[in-house]
Amino acid sequence: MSPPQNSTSADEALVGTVAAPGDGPNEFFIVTPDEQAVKTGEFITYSITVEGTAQDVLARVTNREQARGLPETFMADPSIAPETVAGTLGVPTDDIDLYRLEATVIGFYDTQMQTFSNPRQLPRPGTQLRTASDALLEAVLPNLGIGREDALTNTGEVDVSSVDVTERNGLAHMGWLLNRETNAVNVHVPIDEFAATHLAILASTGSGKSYTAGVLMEEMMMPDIRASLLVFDPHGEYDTLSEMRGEEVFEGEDGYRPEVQYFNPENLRIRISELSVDDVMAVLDDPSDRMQERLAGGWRAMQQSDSRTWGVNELMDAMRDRYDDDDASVGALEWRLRRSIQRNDLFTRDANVALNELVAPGRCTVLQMDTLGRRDQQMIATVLLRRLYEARLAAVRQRGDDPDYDGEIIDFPLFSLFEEGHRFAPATGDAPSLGIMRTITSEGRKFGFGLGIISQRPSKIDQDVLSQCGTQVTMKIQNPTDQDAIKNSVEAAGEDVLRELPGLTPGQAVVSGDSMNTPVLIQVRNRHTEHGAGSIPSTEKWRTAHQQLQQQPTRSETADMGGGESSGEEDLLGGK
Ligand SMILES: Nc1ncnc2c1ncn2[C@@H]1O[C@H](COP(=O)(O)OP(=O)(O)OP(=O)(O)O)[C@@H](O)[C@H]1O
Repeated sequence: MSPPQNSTSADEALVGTVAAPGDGPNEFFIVTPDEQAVKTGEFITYSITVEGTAQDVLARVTNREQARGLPETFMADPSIAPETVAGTLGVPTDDIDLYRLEATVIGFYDTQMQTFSNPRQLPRPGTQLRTASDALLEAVLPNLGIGREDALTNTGEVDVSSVDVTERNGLAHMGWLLNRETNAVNVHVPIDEFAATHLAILASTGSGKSYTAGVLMEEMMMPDIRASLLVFDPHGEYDTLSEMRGEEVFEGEDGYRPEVQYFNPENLRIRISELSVDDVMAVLDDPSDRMQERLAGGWRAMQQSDSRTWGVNELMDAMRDRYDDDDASVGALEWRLRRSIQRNDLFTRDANVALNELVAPGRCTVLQMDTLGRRDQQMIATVLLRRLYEARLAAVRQRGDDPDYDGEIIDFPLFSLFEEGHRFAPATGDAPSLGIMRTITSEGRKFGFGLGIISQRPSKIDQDVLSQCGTQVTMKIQNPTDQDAIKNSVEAAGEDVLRELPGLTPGQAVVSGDSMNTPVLIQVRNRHTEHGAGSIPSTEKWRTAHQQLQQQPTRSETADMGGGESSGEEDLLGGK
């Protein structure tokens, strides 16, 4: 028999013994006298032999209940301790408490498959169980792709727990395993994984979504990563990210410092020729079928023209050329187009943000859209995502080599984060941005374009978009409809994980999906930069605002309507 793949280390305390098989095919019961050591969610191990090799199988404790304790009658009088009652009656209390735990088999870490393999064999009753070592958990819980070569020790043993994960590239340190001491089992998630197959951060309001997104963005802007990030921020929650430039942890040996830039509605403009006819339909007031047909004809004509700098006037001319001068639908369209496009500062004939101004490696661009209406926010997202996607497509398909190609090209992968994700990809379908978000979440992996969707209402996000988010960070969620949405769209969310969600406190999260080998409950680490979206302390603000009011002259004093030295009040009352 070969030596065990994952040798037992000193911190693997013995916790109990297998009592019997459980209800499901992967479940078993354990009896343990020690109620302190093993909590629900704890990872425990036992040894089995698979094809001649001893393997440490990991299991998760899913339930804990008392199997034996002092009789309830001993607790009938709250003023007398149950132990005193037991002592009086001569009942021994040592080791009286016995707990029955239920555990689910996760599997042993297979260095060939680089993930867990289920042995499909429950431990025999009487098998001893230990808590899994911190080092083993750090190496195998996230999907770090640790192979046999990585795990070979000096003595020729394969020991996954010997791998120092902090020396591996491309990882984001999100926090630590909640069941263990602070920093005992750090959880590092592979950035390549969630940047390729998308990310969802879901939680009720105030549970720590934007804080966690901030942690991930910090990790992505570290000197060994230097990502290109674009944040769609409808609430202006990320204005503190610029502090990254002053923090030592973000400085590279070559002088690198993350670049953080903010765009606001004054410098965010959409060139009209970048819109598709569907985008325009989405902002027009309820256009009739005939109007839509007229507009599509005019739009096609403009797109076939050489010019890319045209506005509503040129579009109207094109429609009048094609249809009668006195066509009623064209007339009605003119009014709508002038109101929704021409008079909206967002749309221009020529100004356009150059994509290379917007995105670059080592640059985090935050689009602060808090003063814009929902439709305008969606329009910006639609047009920018479409341009960025086409530019990535052009790079991957090597269109730059084609002398006839005069479009934009972006040579590096992109990651774009959406606060209020349900606003840009709503389940109702009512957003021009939904189409491009569906395209990117289903195809973006091939073109190096990842999306991160943050939302407090998972049930309001388009299910196609949500189910394509391969990595999920789920925090406290109490609303049953939102819990159902997670159950339906998050493949990795097992029952035991879903059960945890209502009880989580801010900063606690379940991380699951492609970036993990099994879902884990973590405490998200502290931010290096300030958090920019804390709640406003109302009582303090009321107090100071009231104080300021008291110090101001009274309303009657300031409301002098011009009657010499008299107060307005006196004037109104017809006084002096
Ligand atoms: N990991 C953490 N460590 C310390 N504090 C945290 C952590 N996560 C969240 N918090 C605190 O919890 C509060 C709420 O966090 P956050 O603003 O991220 O919530 P949210 O879910 O984004 O809320 P909203 O939906 O209102 O935007 C913040 O004041 C933040 O300081």
